[in-house]
Amino acid sequence: MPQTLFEKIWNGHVVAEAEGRPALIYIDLHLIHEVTSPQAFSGLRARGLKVRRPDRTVATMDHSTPTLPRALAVVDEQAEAQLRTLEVNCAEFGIALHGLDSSKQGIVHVIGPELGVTQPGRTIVCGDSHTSTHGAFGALAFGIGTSEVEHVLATQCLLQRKPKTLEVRVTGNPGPGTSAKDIILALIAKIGVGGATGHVIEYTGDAIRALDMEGRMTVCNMSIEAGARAGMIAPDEVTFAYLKGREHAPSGAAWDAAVARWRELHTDEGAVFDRQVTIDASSLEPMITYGTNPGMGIPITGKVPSPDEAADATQRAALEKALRYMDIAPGAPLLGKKINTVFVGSCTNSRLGDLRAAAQVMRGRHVAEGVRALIVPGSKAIKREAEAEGLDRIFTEAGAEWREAGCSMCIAMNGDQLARGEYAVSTSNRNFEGRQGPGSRTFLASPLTAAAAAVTGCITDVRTLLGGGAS
Ligand SMILES: CC(C)[C@H](C(=O)O)[C@@H](O)C(=O)O
Ligand code: SF4
Repeated sequence: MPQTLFEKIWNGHVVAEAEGRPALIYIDLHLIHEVTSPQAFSGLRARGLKVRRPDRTVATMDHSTPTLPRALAVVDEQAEAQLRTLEVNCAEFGIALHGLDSSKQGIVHVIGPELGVTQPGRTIVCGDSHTSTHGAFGALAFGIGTSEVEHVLATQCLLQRKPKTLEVRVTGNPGPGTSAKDIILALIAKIGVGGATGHVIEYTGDAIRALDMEGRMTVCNMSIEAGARAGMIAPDEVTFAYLKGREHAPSGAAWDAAVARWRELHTDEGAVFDRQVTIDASSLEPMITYGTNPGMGIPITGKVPSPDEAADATQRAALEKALRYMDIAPGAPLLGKKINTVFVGSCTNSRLGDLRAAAQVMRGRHVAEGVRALIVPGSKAIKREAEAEGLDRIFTEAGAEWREAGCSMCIAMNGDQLARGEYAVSTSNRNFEGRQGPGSRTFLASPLTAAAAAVTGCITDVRTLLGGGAS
């Protein structure tokens, strides 16, 4: 019987299954960070348990890590305690840790692929909602809660209800200034933040095939913001080329055997999804959000919706509340709106291609008067690569801050945050109330759009700065 990509991976990992009960599935890779692991390790210790497969568990420090030079103190006692606790736990339980001093440290969803531990066909979990990022490699990857982290540490298995499947088919060529981030923001604006609840999304179509691995990761990363359990993309030559030669990727004959297996990881002709959505990428513009959830997005030249047009009373109330928080007038365009800060970073958009995109706009220009721009690479490796090609110089000469790797201003638990009432254009994935600091206001957008705001000081259509057009 023809199967979807999801079904192939799911079926290959079910350890036990009983009618009406969640299935027990095997986990190939467990990623750990400092925020959601402490209680899980305490639980193990209290019960006298060991980690079942330390060799399939990889830890990093990212959320609470300062992005100023490492000599500086960690932001507060809680952050300090989280980092120390992770160190102690990894040492005691025999888990590889990429701590602040490691040359491989970075955001968990950035380093998994970089190290080559993120591989097609694997089941991957992490106590973190954006674990969906790893689905870009044709893995089944999703976030879990802290009690589940403990369960996976102890057993390498997880109880899961089988999700439904949703195909998101993206066709056509996106226009100039329009990137993977705009595709995913447009999808969430279309189906809403609950639009994919209970489903695993498989992204298909020529516009997805045309993306490089970084773009695919950006798309899969935000699947969770549409409510999806996971997002995935069938692996292809682009995937294999990215993985080849990575530290933990197979090599020699094992590589050839792996690629042969990975080539089977696609949705079969005739396999049926529970639902389907299509998007025409050629009709998209650069996107930006105006509200307080990632589904409140519009094309950059569009107008903020008016509560009068809301479909029902609930939506109307939500929109009114969001616009009040953002202090934005209904029905008005966002173009020209003054901003205070620009953040290029996060597990959505902190990879080399994202930094190159921002640099393309900032090269030879200067950050606008009174604006603060933070450029934060997703990992130490990306930082080195960016510096090797001079991107750091472009940013610092433009007056932007070039920081150490970490989650940074995506989540405001490491010292990087907005002041109350400030506006940021941010390449991260969440614009919730207070996400970038108490009272902070976030506009989500692509690295190109963020860089355009940095140099103009206001929300700007990056296409007006690109001249001959850009990717
Ligand atoms: C801290 C962590 C649990 C959280 C998540 O699960 O996503 C964070 O990464 C986020 O982006 O909000
Ligand atoms: S960069 Fe942001 S979204 Fe990603 S893991 Fe860190 S806090 Fe979560």
